[in-house]
Amino acid sequence: MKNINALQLDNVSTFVGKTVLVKNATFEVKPGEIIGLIGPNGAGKTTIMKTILGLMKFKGKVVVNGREVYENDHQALDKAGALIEHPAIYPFLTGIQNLTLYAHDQKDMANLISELQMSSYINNKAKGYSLGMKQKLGIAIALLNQPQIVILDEPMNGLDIESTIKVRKLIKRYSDQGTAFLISSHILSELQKVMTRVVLISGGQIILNKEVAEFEKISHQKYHLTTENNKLAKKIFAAYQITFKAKENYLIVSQKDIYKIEDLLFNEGVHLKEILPLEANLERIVVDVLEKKRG
Ligand SMILES: Nc1ncnc2c1ncn2[C@@H]1O[C@H](COP(=O)(O)OP(=O)(O)OP(=O)(O)O)[C@@H](O)[C@H]1O
Repeated sequence: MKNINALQLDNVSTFVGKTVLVKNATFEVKPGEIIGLIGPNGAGKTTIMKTILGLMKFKGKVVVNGREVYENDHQALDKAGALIEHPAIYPFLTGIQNLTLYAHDQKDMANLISELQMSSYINNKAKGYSLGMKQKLGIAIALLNQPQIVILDEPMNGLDIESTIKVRKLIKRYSDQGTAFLISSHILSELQKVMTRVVLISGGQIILNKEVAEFEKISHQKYHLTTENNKLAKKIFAAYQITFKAKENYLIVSQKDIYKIEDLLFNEGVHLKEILPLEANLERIVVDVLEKKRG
């Protein structure tokens, strides 16, 4: 079983009537991989997830754990867990009753309640839950029964920092045991700490699919630089034809020039106060990738 992909999409296109929402999506998820499906609002993230779960009309092939998914045959999804849009929670049942509807194993369920710190409200009716509480219950349902693949649509929505960290840890632990994850977000930095691969989607098309280490090379192209004498630094950069953008109290430079800059400033006696990669900005990366594609 180890060599079988947890998920495989071959040339998948999704339709509503004649409108194409996802075009020719092809990618795979191996056991233990955590894929960040990243893209702006309306890019098609939820649509891809619904397609994988056999909830949309599609062309092409979706294979989960070696078995094909069809719009009207979901058997391949036996060992799949999912949280899509609004968690499927019955408001007039308590949290624990909701979990019990799906749980095969009491111990597994108790562990999830404890790890997600839901004990204090798990016996209350779900209709009184906050957004974050519902979200955690939805995540717990998706993680029940040791799934081989878990699909989470914007799982961090409504979670406070402590819960976000807990969920990240849980995802990491499950993936260490071989569970594969496909997790969507429109905030790149939210998944940066946990994902192993990035799939960028824009306008219904997959525009990039890279290991995180490779992706970070693209996303950290620019650096934020502060020196003790920015005025002099600017003069030095101009003299040595180093491209930079001057802001009020700092300069922006390219990653490729970093070593040269450090040497030059050292030789000229200008002390560096700070040098930081600019935060990866999803919009900028998407624009960069699209521009490179167009040549
Ligand atoms: N049932 C539908 N009928 C027609 N268009 C739809 C339908 N569902 C989604 N769309 C359209 O498909 C596109 C992709 O929507 P989708 O919900 O997959 O995006 P998303 O990447 O999940 O966005 P968000 O980050 O806002 O959740 C959008 O333009 C949306 O308006």
